Amino acid sequence: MKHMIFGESHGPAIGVVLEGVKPGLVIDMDFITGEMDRRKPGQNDLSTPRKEADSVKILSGVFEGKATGTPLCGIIENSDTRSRDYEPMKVLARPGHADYSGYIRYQGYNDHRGSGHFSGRITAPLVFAGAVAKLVLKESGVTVMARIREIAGIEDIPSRLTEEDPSILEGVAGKGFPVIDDTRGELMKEAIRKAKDEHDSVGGIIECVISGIPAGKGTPGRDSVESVLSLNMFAVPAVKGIEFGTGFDLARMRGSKANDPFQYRDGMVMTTTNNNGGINGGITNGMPVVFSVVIKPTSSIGLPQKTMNMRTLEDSDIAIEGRHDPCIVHRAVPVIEAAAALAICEVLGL
Ligand SMILES: Cc1cc2nc3c(=O)[nH]c(=O)nc-3n(C[C@H](O)[C@H](O)[C@H](O)COP(=O)(O)O)c2cc1C
Ligand SMILES: C=C(O[C@@H]1CC(C(=O)O)=C[C@@H](OP(=O)(O)O)[C@H]1O)C(=O)O
Repeated sequence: MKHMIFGESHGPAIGVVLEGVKPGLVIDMDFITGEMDRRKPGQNDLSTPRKEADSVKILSGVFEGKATGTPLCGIIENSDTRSRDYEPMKVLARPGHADYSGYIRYQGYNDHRGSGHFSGRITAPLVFAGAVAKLVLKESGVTVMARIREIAGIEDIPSRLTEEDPSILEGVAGKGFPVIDDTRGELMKEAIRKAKDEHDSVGGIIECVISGIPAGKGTPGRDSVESVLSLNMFAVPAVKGIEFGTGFDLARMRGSKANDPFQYRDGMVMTTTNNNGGINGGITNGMPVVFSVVIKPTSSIGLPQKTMNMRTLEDSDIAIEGRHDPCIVHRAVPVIEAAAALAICEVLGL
């Protein structure tokens, strides 16, 4: 299954075309709406106040509730646009955002309103595409579950526990603030509110666990399972890092601790630890595939910053007004799951 996302944040609509959806797949709109609701903006004081229904209108590829197998196009109409907020960004580049790089790449023809095609808003069609991918994966017994691992340096329960027993992630998706330990979650929320009051922003880490993939899937080299997942993760705006299993902490471990010992139990090959995140040599080993991504602090902040006028190249000051997420992490949890589901469909040739 392949996908292409289109649209701009303040254009009439954003959407996605999915190619290669299995004919006959039941397109469960209740499930899809639930997934869209997990991401949609304007739900609380921890997120952007922009109000959008984020309901998906299917234009093609579904007949009598089932996929036809021909290109499936879903669109989401934009309604609560406030383009005047973006007048200064016609010439002033927001530090950390894509105003300057996009201006150069598209020779000044890019739609800058609401960050255009660079907006986090384009993750709404990604969540729709991911929901279809999850429906495909469900038929193969594969589940994708993510959680907030850390926000502003405040950590949820350690990753070791989710790596070894992914079932503790069940139910997290249903929470408005998807964390395992709600007490730690409250501290994270406080940190987000504090940053927001100070006209600043915070970032964090999302962990994702994919269960049910048999051993032996994937290809070594550029098409490794790590590569395909990374490719899909870096398509999510604000993702700036990824690690598999124990990831960067492996740098400080010895082989005797980092290696995952094999054992055969109850008719299954498994490992007693999962430091390699279920992947050896770019191929799945049958353990849950575990990875984490870094989400940077939102670049659009109200504090005064130094920048440049893109037309005159003169130094300038900028203090961004308008509606922005003081933290992206909690809203990006379903987005990371969606991108992972699409990646695993690719790995499995679904
Ligand atoms: C769900 C979601 C919401 C986002 N909301 C905002 C926002 O309100 N303001 C902002 O400046 N960036 C936001 N972003 C991030 C920008 O879209 C992103 O930083 C920008 O496109 C530049 O890309 P890069 O950070 O990957 O380099 C959001 C991203 C996601 C995934
Ligand atoms: C609308 C969404 O988030 C938007 C992401 C975003 C950005 O620069 O990424 C900037 C803001 O756009 P606007 O100024 O139009 O309100 C956010 O509200 C969304 O995620 O659905």
